[in-house]
Amino acid sequence: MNVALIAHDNKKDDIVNLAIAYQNILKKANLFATGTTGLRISEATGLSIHRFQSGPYGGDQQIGAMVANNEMDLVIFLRDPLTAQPHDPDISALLRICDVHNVAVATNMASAEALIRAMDKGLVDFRPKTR
Ligand SMILES: O=C(CO)COP(=O)(O)O
Repeated sequence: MNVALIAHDNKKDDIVNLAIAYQNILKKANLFATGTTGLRISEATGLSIHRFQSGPYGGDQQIGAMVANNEMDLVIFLRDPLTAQPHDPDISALLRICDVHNVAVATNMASAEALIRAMDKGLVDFRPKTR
């Protein structure tokens, strides 16, 4: 399973706590993250994470490219709904391309926990074998 982990600054502590709580599940996946999020999680957990650019510098688009290439199973994206982001078009584009390709996305802690537990049970299996 290929899993992307992304969080805006006000949600960084939440995604770190999520990764700590579920590291035994997450360590079985191939993990990808935007730059700062990946650094925070790897420092806190020791999980191995492929880090892309920071979000405002293109990291959301790099993860979107994996989605478009049929290379991503699950996107955990803890968005900050209360703070304007300079790269809002990139954020919208990532969520849009997940919808285009039917990739499971969680944008808050409740849905993130539900999808991580579902993944552990083998229920996040939507990626076409060929496309
Ligand atoms: O801005 C982001 C997502 O839109 C996240 O980027 P960082 O993980 O580099 O902070």
